[in-house]
Amino acid sequence: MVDASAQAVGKREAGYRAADMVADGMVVGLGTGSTVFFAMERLAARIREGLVITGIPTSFQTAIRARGCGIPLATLNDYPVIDLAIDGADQVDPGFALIKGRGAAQTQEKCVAFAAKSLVIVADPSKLTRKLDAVVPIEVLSSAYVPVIRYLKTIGGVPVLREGIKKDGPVITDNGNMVIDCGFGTIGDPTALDIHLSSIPGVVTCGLFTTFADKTTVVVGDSNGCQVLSRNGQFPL
Ligand SMILES: O=C[C@H](O)[C@H](O)[C@H](O)COP(=O)(O)O
Repeated sequence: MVDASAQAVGKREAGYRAADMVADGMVVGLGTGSTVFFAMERLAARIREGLVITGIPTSFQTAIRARGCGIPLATLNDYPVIDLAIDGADQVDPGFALIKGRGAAQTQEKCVAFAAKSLVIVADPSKLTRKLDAVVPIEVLSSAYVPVIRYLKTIGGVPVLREGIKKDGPVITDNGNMVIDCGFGTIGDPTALDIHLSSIPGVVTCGLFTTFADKTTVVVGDSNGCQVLSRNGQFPL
């Protein structure tokens, strides 16, 4: 059972530490979700003290929050090279393969991670796992969700079309597409599955992030503070 208030403290610790890694003048990728929210809170405080940055948001939610707290924004097309991106994750393994997309933002997050010189993943300990086994969110063209679901079943997946909350029918992403959450049990080879899913016609982006590990740092926060993890280094699990 996860203690929600302890989890929030950990998220704040991680978010604040990542925000303190940002230097003056940087172009900063702003991921999506509750942990990145704390990083933006800290960045906003630093901006009020004189820090100058340009933020590249990965979702409507992030753009709205960033505007609300005074973080200047631009687009990935304006700044195709990002100095540092801060993002959350749903699961992180010791080799820094990730599952992302609980908030259906994985497509823009993946574009920003690709463009970033370094990627800082902020997480609480509940996100760490020896083996990825969460459902993989898959953004899919609405015109092709049926054949994609059909195909996912043939490769052993358990796909479910994501439904909205406070909205009848399927979730529609910021990019106008649908999302399939697909279970695969324990994922033996995340890189192979990432490549496979990404190659299915109709799939826009899958939530497996397996190609950014070399430039990734993971910051894990809990009520005692933060640990900054290196790939295949000490993994507190
Ligand atoms: O689409 C959502 C993103 O991939 C989030 O970064 C991820 O789900 C983690 O979110 P949170 O920090 O709220 O747990």
